[in-house]
Amino acid sequence: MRATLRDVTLSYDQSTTVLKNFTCTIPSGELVALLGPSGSGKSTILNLLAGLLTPSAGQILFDQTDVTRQDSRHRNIGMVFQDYALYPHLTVHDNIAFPLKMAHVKRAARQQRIAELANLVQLSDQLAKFPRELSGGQQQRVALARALAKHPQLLLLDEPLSSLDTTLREELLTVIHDVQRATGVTTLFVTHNQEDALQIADHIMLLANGRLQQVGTGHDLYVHPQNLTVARFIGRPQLNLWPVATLPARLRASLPANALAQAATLGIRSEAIRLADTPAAAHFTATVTQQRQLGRDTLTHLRTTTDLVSTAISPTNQAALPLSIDLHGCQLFSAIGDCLWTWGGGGRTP
Ligand SMILES: Nc1ncnc2c1ncn2[C@@H]1O[C@H](COP(=O)(O)OP(=O)(O)OP(=O)(O)O)[C@@H](O)[C@H]1O
Repeated sequence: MRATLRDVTLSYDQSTTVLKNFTCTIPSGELVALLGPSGSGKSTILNLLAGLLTPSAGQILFDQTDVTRQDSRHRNIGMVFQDYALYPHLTVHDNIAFPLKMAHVKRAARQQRIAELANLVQLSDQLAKFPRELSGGQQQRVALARALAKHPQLLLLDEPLSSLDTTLREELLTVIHDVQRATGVTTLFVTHNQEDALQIADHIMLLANGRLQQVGTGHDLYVHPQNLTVARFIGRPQLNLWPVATLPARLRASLPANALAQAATLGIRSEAIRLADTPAAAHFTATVTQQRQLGRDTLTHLRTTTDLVSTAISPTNQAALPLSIDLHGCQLFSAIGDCLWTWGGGGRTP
């Protein structure tokens, strides 16, 4: 089932419009991540799809059917929230059984469905336990099984990993991915965590400032960002920015002249700032202000006419370094933030 918001406007009160003429599509059978900073409107979109909010203008379509005014209970949606929301006094078995009982599914069919779901989320041996006896990740798997019980046409996951530590997050991400593949249910995964989105989603919808900034694969967003907002949101460490007006002549000379003429900012990925093979080959020289280890990466903070961070320089005692920029990690942006040129090709200027 394909879910579409078409020209949707939503305000919580008269002074703040969270979404204005907002359009997006979740293609049938895909796992789409809705990624964006806090307050960007992710939960609002999820609640519109769930029927918990009604837009003041625009339409919500499930395939060709207009569900804008349809009650939440009739939309056949499964939802998983951040805080598990399981019934504490019911066992895992009875939590999963609950929506089936409410739908008057006969006992034999119910038992068969519970067994299928428990197998799907790898909890077949935990059915007799109560939620308090399970880890957070296991509790979310119960919530996932319960959400899928009635074969929903749309699965909505609202920050389902937020309460979990790193190991359990990884585990649950895999379960969500595998379950979505096995069931083929159209799924919207709301998150503010880019690693989660990059790891799991077929496509990412990046939302910021009430606008859908870009839809694409994680690779698209990293290599072909449409604008500075996307380029700065995706990738860690954050994209380095260098005002074009203060670029050293040697670096300037190696960039595409027509895009450079219209550009205000050069974006440089941290992995593209390297020690030059020889001083003669350097684009510029910079002072090392700090070096620290961050997991596998060495983060080198550099100062020249701007401040930069590199992840491609080995620990060093030298105070000043001759550096070169790999153009495969560069993007040029206009004064209003449009991407004019990127190493991956594309941008607005050929
Ligand atoms: N019930 C409400 N009444 C008034 N304003 C609201 C209400 N719910 C959300 N908002 C506002 O709408 C905007 C979008 O909120 P929303 O919760 O959709 O964002 P979000 O991206 O899901 O944020 P978070 O990641 O923090 O949950 C925010 O400015 C928020 O303050």
